[in-house]
Amino acid sequence: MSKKKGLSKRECATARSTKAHTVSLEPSGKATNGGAGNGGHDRLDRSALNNSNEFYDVACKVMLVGDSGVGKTCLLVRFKDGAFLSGSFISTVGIDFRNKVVAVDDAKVKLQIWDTAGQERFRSVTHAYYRDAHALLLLYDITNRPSFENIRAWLTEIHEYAQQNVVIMLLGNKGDMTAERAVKKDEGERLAKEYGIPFMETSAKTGLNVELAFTAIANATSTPH
Ligand SMILES: Nc1nc2c(ncn2[C@@H]2O[C@H](COP(=O)(O)OP(=O)(O)OP(=O)(O)O)[C@@H](O)[C@H]2O)c(=O)[nH]1
Repeated sequence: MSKKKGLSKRECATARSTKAHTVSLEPSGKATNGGAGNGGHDRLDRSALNNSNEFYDVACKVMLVGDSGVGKTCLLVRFKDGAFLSGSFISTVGIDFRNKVVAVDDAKVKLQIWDTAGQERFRSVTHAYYRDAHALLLLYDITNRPSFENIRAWLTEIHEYAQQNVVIMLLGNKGDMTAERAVKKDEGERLAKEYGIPFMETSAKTGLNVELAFTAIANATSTPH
């Protein structure tokens, strides 16, 4: 199996050159004609305007992948809204996304973050989205050993469907649940090292490293190399 380079820098779609600003996508996943509807922002010199009226220079597609229940939706909600979805677990059906603009140096990077369903029955839906992804956050749950053991299978799938130069980061989520830990931190580190990708433990509950993970992705995908 060929190994990916971790966080190799990759240029995303600039706001001027892609449909990212002429066709914008509502959080519901519906496509709208943002260029015309927003008063022709595609004519702006440098930045484009997303649906929440924030300017951005570069747009990047990020996908959250990993087994069902590892915390993909919660990680996204923590990053986007600063909240934690506790209580009963509702599995994602198909795919959904949220946008968030982050600052990288003096540029504004719009992350379009796709939350995929971890359940096997939705796998073919996920496959269709890999091709357009600039970055992938691959999650396991540190309290769920099988979710860690499945990471190799996820990486095989990623290598099959995603672009050659996609940025990948491995995240051991639920880092707050140390009493129930089933995967040692150094096991995560070793696996990531084997594949040449960066690794960190996160917690959607406490916010541990959540901002850091997304900012690192924005940084890696938006800076030309
Ligand atoms: N303690 C703790 N619980 C978490 C964390 N992240 C998620 N959870 C819980 O884990 C369960 C599953 O979280 P989800 O975010 O829905 O998982 P998912 O990966 O999106 O699952 P699918 O949509 O089925 O793929 C929920 O009950 C969450 O409250 C975390 O960092 N810490």
